[in-house]
Amino acid sequence: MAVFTTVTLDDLTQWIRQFPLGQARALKGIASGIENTNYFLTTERGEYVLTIFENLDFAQLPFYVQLMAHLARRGIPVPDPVANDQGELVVPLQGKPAVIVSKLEGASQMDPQPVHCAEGGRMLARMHLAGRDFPLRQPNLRGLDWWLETAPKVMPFLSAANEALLATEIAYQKAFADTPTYRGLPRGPVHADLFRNNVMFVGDKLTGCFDFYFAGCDTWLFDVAVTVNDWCIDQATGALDAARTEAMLAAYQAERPFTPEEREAWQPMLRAAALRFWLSRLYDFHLPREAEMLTPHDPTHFERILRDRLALQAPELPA
Ligand SMILES: Nc1ncnc2c1ncn2[C@@H]1O[C@H](COP(=O)(O)OP(=O)(O)O)[C@@H](O)[C@H]1O
Ligand SMILES: N[C@@H](CCOP(=O)(O)O)C(=O)O
Repeated sequence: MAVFTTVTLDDLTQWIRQFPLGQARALKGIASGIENTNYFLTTERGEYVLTIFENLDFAQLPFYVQLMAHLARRGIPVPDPVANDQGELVVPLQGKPAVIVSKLEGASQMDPQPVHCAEGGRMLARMHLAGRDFPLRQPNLRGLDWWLETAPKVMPFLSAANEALLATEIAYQKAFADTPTYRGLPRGPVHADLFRNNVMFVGDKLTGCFDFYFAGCDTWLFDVAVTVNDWCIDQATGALDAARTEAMLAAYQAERPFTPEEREAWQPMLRAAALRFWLSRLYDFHLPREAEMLTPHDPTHFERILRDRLALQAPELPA
């Protein structure tokens, strides 16, 4: 379930008048999702998604919502927020911030093949390029500072071996972040959570991506590593799958060639991307928030991925 705030069509009769969407015709709660309340909303003008934010407040939302609007204006297939008659994208509904965005066609491809990975890589590169002139700045709130702050909180729950793994990897990433190679990496707004469940396909054609609520400014290569670590692996072992990895990276490279610094940073970045989700899953597992809504994701999946990236040399980025 992911309808934490109940809204009825009647509740929307007055509220929706501020939007250029005509009358609301149908409202259907969306079962998946773990953070927010989502409804499919049909109005006289078409199909939309209504999101009511359960954990983010008004001050935290402009970066995410305006980034989506910016990317949509540049032709990237992302949910396009609808402005009300005051030009506002985020408006209160039942005392919580809410947005209406365009509905993407299709469904997630949960067993991505090279053709889907190529589509994902192409879109990711285009998204990075389209974000270059986005004027708002917000760091990746799940970046190095968060890792340094969060690791000590989960340490007491870990085995000695995992405690050592976490401590060593954090120290490695801290040192790596201080190198000229890292500082030379191209950066800008990144999605930072482009897992397969956040991308839609109709057949083999990518129709869009959503869930920008971990987005922030970080290295583009981190975004690539997060995506490869989810789409291009053997699910059981976490090992990279050569055909899918090559398809994704070649398609990315065709839109936005990798730099020499990115080639050097690839292996450390695959480790960083694994660490980021191992840590967040450990945190959600051992220290669930009061308002925790669903069963937390399995942290051991990303522990396996991290161990694999430490043990095996990843294929080089394409030239
Ligand atoms: N713009 C959209 N178009 C179509 N479906 C969407 C859109 N936004 C969300 N969804 C659907 O809603 C579900 C939950 O959205 P998600 O952003 O993952 O929620 P949460 O932030 O709560 O994790 C998605 O799995 C997808 O099926
Ligand atoms: N992709 C992350 C968790 C974020 O959840 P989402 O449903 O909002 O994408 C993970 O798998 O740990």
